Amino acid sequence: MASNGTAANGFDFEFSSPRSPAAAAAAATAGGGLVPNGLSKINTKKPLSREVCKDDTTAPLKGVQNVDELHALQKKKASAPSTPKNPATNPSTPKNLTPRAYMSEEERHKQQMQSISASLASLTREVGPQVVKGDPAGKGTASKSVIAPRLDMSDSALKFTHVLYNLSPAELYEQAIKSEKGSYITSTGALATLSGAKTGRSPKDKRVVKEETSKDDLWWGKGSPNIEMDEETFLVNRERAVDYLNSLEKVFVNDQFLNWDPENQIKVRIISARAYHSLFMHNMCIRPTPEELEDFGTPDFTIYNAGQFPCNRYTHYMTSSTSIDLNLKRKEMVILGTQYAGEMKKGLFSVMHYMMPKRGILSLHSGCNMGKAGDVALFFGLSGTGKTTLSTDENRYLIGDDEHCWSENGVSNIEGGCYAKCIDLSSEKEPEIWNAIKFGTVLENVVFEEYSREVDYTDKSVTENTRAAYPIEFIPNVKLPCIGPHPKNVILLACDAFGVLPPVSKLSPAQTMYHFISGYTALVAGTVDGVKEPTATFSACFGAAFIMLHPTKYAAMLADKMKRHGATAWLVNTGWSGGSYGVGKRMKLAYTRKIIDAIHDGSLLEAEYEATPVFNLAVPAKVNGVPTEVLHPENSWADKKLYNETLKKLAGLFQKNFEVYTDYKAGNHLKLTEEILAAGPQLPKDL
Ligand SMILES: Nc1ncnc2c1ncn2[C@@H]1O[C@H](COP(=O)(O)OP(=O)(O)O)[C@@H](O)[C@H]1O
Ligand SMILES: C=C(OP(=O)(O)O)C(=O)O
Ligand SMILES: [Ca+2]
Ligand SMILES: [Mn+2]
Repeated sequence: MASNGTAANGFDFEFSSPRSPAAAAAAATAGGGLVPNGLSKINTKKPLSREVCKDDTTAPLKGVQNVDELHALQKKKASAPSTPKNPATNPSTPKNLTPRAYMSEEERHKQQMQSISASLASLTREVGPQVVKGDPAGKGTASKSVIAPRLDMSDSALKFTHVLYNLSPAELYEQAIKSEKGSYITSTGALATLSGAKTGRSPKDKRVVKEETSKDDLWWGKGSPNIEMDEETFLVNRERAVDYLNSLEKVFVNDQFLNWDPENQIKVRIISARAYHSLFMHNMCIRPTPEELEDFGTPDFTIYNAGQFPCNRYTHYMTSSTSIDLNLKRKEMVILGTQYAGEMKKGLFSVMHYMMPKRGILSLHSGCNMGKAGDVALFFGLSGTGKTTLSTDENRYLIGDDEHCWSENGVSNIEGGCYAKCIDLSSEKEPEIWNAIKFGTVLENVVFEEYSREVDYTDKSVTENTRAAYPIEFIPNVKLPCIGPHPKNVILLACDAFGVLPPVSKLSPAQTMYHFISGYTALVAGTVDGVKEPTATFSACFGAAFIMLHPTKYAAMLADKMKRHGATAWLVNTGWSGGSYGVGKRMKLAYTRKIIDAIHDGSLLEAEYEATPVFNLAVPAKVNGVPTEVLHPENSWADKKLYNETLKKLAGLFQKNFEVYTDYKAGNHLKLTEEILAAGPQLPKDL
C-alpha cells in the first residue's frame, strides 16, 4: 500500500500502515488524528494540485442569511380583507360612515382577542384568561396582544391561553399530525382520525337546562329527549370545561355561521381542544369570508368542547363520564367525556330546532336537493336511513344532506358541509361521496392499509358508524348558496328492519302527519352509541334526539307549509325486503334511486295505486326499473303467514308508540284529530 501518494480523487495525503490500537490511540492524542480507515487527515498545508469547487455566490437567495430567513420566505401574509382599514388611506371611503366601521388591524385583533377571552372566562373571575393568538411553538408567530392582566393571582391567571383561530385545513392537518395520536393522511388526502371511546352520539347523557326563558316552550317528560338540568349544575360543568381548555397549551377557536338564509343566519363560536374538532366544524358550519369575520363580534351561540375530559361523576344529574349540556338562556353548550364530533353538529341543530320555530321557520332533520326544473325535494329520516346518500344525486343540485329550514322564502341548508356514513362506501354506488373524500375531508374511525393508507370502507373494526365530513362544495353539483324554493316532494325515509313496509307509498296529509310524528325506522347499528343491531325505533319528526319542542308543533308547521305550497308526501322504505333483518336483504340502493327518480320526475303521481292491508298505504302498481314483486312486500316474502304476523307486530308497535300523543294536552299545537289517528295502521280482528 503506497505510503505517500495521490488518491483516486486527486488529494495528496500521508498514508501510514495500520498500527496497533495502542499506537493508533497515542498518535490520535498527538494530534496526528488517524481517520478511521488508517488514512491520516488530508494535509492541506501543501497547495492542492487543482482548484477545489466553490459554491455559487452570484445569485444570493434574495439576501437570505440563514435557514430561519429562508423558511420565512415560504409563507406569505394572506391578502388583507377587502374592506377598507381606515378613512385616511381610503379616499373613496364614504365620509358619513362612523369611525367604528374602520378599525385598525391592531384594534380589530384586540377586539377579537377580548371577545375570545370573554368566552373563555371563568364565571368566578372578573376577567377572562390572558389570550394570545398563534401556536406557542411557532417562534414569533404569535402576535403578543395580551388581554389586560388578571386581577387575581393563580397559576391559571398567570398562564396564557394560546388560541389557534379559524385555521385553514392545511394548518389543522399539521396540528393534528403533530399532536393528535391516531391522525393520518389517507391515500386520497383526507385526514383520518379517531373519536376515542365514543363513536356515536350519547342521547342518554344529553341535558337541557330548565330555566325561565325557555322551559314553557320545551318538550319535557315521557318520550322527550330533553332531560333536565338546573342552571347551577350547568355552571359546574361549564367551569370544568373552561378550566380544562385554559389549562391546555393551545385551544382551537372557530367563528362561523349556521343557516344559508341571510335573514336568519346564526353566529357560532366553537372552542375545542383538537384539530380534528376544529376541522370537522370548519367543514360542517358555514365558512365566513375575511370580511364577515371582521364584524363577527359576539357569537349568538358558543360550544365548549372539552370532550377529552370527563365530567365529575359526583356532579348532580350525571349518568356517566359523558355530559352534553345545552343552556338556551346562556346560549352555550358544554361537552365533556365524548370526542365524537357529531355531538357538536347535533347540539347546534337542537339550538336551531328551538330558535327557528320561534320565528315561524320549520327546522327539519332532512336532506334536500333541487332538480334542474327547480323542483325541491326533502328527505326526512333518522340517522343512517339515506338522507345524505339520496340527496346526493348526479342529476340534481345538492342543497344539503342533513339539516334544513323551511321559511316563507323557501328552504335553506343550516350547514356548510355533509356528514356521510361511509360504511361499505364504493365509488360505483356513491361516486360523488367517494370523490369528496380528498384533502380537507375528515374521516372518522375508518381503517386503512398501514403503508398505502388506502381506506377499507368495509372494515368496521372500530365502529359501523364510520363517517366522512366534508365541505358541501366538494360535491360537484352543489347549489351555492344552499337555498331553494318551496319543496314539491317530501320524502319520509324509513329503514324498516321488519321488511313489511312497501319500498314506496304515497301518503295522504293525515298519513303524513301520522308517520312524521311516529318517525319509525330501524336505528342502523353504530350511529347511536351502544346500538349494535338494527332495532325498530320511533323517533318523532325523524330526529327526536334533537327536537326541543313537542313533535306536534313541528308536524303542525309541516302540514301547514305542505298544504300552502302544494307538496306531496311519500314514505320510502330504505330497509329490508323479502323478509326481516337476518332473512331478507336490504333494499337495493339502485331500486331506491329509481323510486326517488320517479318521484322527482312526477311520473309516480300518474301511477295506478292500490292500498295495502293494515297500514292502508297507497302503493304504485309499477315503478320504472323496479321489479313489480318488490313493490308489494308480501309478494317478496316466501312465508306469507310469517309476513302477516310480522305486519301485525309492527302495526302494534306503531299503535303503542302513538299512545303518548293521543292524550297530548299541554299546548296542543296540533289537534290530533280522529283523522290523523285513523291514518295509522288498523288491526282487523282476523289478522
Ligand atoms: N336502499 C338504500 N337507500 C339508501 N341508503 C342505502 C340503501 N341501501 C344501503 N344504503 C346505505 O345506507 C347508508 C345511509 O347513510 P346516510 O345516507 O349517510 O344516512 P343519513 O344521512 O340519513 O344519516 C349509506 O351507507 C348507504 O350506502
Ligand atoms: C350525525 C347524524 O347525522 P345523520 O342523520 O347523518 O346520522 C345524526 O343524526 O346523529
Ligand atoms: Ca347524513
Ligand atoms: Mn342527521
